[in-house]
Amino acid sequence: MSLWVKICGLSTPESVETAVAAGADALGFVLAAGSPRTVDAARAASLVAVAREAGRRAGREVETVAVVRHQGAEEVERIAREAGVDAVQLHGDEPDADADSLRAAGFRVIRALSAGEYAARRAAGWTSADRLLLDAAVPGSGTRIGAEELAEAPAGFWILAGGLSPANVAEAVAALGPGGVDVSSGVESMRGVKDLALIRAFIEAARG
Ligand SMILES: O=C(O)c1ccccc1N[C@@H]1O[C@H](COP(=O)(O)O)[C@@H](O)[C@H]1O
Repeated sequence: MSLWVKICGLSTPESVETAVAAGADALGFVLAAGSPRTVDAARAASLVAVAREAGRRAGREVETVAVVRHQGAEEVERIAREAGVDAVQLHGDEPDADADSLRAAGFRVIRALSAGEYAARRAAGWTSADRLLLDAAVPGSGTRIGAEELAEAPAGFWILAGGLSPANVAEAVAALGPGGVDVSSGVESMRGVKDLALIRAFIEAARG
């Protein structure tokens, strides 16, 4: 099966068009405060419309994802509805009940955890109905997860994030065996500014 690829932190129509044309499965819009990639819900809605149209032209569905952090379930549901996304990516200390209520509200949920958080939860018998994304401790920082931090890779489909780039994604996938990858910093020319050639190169290298 083809590797699932998400390009995150998109904030311009050109970067959305490029990611879809290059074959991205999912696009992330940062609705968490304090990131150089943050967009408001209205801006995200206009980018979601661009993604839908680009997906229609490409003859496939492209998943749109609101990336949130430390926001309550009600607030997340409100902004995700306004943005019109398919999924939410919970990147903070959200309780499982928030994921449950967002799923019940009709959103697909991606649970983002650091490798350390995942190891602790796994040891305590935690399981989740949602897709799991493993990231570095500081999301969006371009820092990689080392194989030593990930003593046991999750069973089943999971998404690797954190410091991936066109230069290292193939090796990271071969080493850790995720079903999907997610990137933000590694396809930027400077923090918060996506580089269209790097987006294309990342998707090609990930699937290559
Ligand atoms: O990208 C951000 O600024 C961000 C802010 C808040 C929560 C998550 C964020 N990004 C996520 O971080 C990972 C990896 O990013 P990187 O490739 O290391 O820069 C990815 O899952 C993004 O969705």
